[in-house]
Amino acid sequence: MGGFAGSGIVFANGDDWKGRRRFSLQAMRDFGVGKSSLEEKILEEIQNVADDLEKMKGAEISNLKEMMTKASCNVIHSLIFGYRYKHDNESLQQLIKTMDNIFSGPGALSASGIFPVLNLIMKDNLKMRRDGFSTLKKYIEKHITEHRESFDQEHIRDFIDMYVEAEKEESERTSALNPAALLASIMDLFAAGTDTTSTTLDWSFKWMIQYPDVQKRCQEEITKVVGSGRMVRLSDRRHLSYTEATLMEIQRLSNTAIFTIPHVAVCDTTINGYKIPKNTILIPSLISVHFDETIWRDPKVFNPERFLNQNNDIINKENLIPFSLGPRICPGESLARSELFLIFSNLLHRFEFSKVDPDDILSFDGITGITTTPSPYRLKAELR
Ligand code: HEM
Repeated sequence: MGGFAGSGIVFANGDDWKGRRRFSLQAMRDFGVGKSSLEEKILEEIQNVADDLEKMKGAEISNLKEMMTKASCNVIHSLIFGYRYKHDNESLQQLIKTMDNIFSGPGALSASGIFPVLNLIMKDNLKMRRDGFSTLKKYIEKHITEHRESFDQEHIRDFIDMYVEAEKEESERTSALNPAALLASIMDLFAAGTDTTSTTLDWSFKWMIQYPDVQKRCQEEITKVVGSGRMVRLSDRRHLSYTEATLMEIQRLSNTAIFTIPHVAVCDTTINGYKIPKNTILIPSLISVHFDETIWRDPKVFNPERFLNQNNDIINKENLIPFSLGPRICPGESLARSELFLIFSNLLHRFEFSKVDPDDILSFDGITGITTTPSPYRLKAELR
């Protein structure tokens, strides 16, 4: 999710939105989304997370989310800014703290976002989020200035260079691509691409320690398909149906994004018999689809097999919509799904995750800010 600087992608409409969204999707493709170069970047991050986990030597871990955010932040950081950070780098820690300040607390999608008057009684969260935005803005501005100074048309390094180049081309010089939109689009992509992915991963391992049998079945499948001598690759995905179904079930039940970003009706219409006048703000509820008893049998039960048929083929895909639907569907879906699959399967391949104390009781009620995160929990990771 994003929608932060006003004139980027998330809160833009019409031609401006179209232009920036098209540009961003193209730029993400050019810089590796769907290509092996991106896979290599993600695998490098996994290696670093695995090193962090290994250093814990089976001791209690209570900051798994932070480890995951380092990985997801670095992937999007290298697409946009052209480089990654070592996991113990001070600037990376600061960046993650900033993102956390933006995303924790009641968000743009919760009651106070829709009824801003509630912000008056939630001043601390609002201040934290504003400070977070202003820090992130300064960070991005610094990089844009440096990119403009060292820009070389013959050597396009990343998203920012691509945008600067597009701005220069007469034919592209529209209100869609301009300096303010560059800043806002980067804010959107960066913010939307980091926390959503790491929160989903945080949920994933919570579900795995709650359901060790499911974890074991994923591990057996991965070992059978991949062996023990190499990492899991995207090309293995179609042979890892049970692992894929497990990730789908995790997304169905976790609902990292409970709602979509607010949409506006572009004309008078009718939905399920309700008249919706033009310009009405609509906020579709994704969680209501994922818990709909007319679609899912026992919707509250964790059961990856609901996504598999007898031949072990994936089914029921169309009813799972964690990235929303339609023209404003999440443009980061492909990137996010690659990250989720590679990080989840490779970490399960290498480690056994479990509760610190078998008597630990875990709650699966989420805490809703802009995204919905799992309540704090602890786990341990031991080499398999
Ligand atoms: C598990 C990870 C993710 C989830 C669950 C997720 C979910 C969503 C959802 C539900 C929306 C709202 C769609 C709507 O309003 O109908 C959205 C929008 C958006 N997402 Fe994601 N997202 C994820 C990862 C990413 C990544 C990795 C990126 C960037 C590379 C990204 C960039 C965006 C942007 C820019 C929008 C606004 C699109 C627009 O308004 O046209 N997201 N996302």
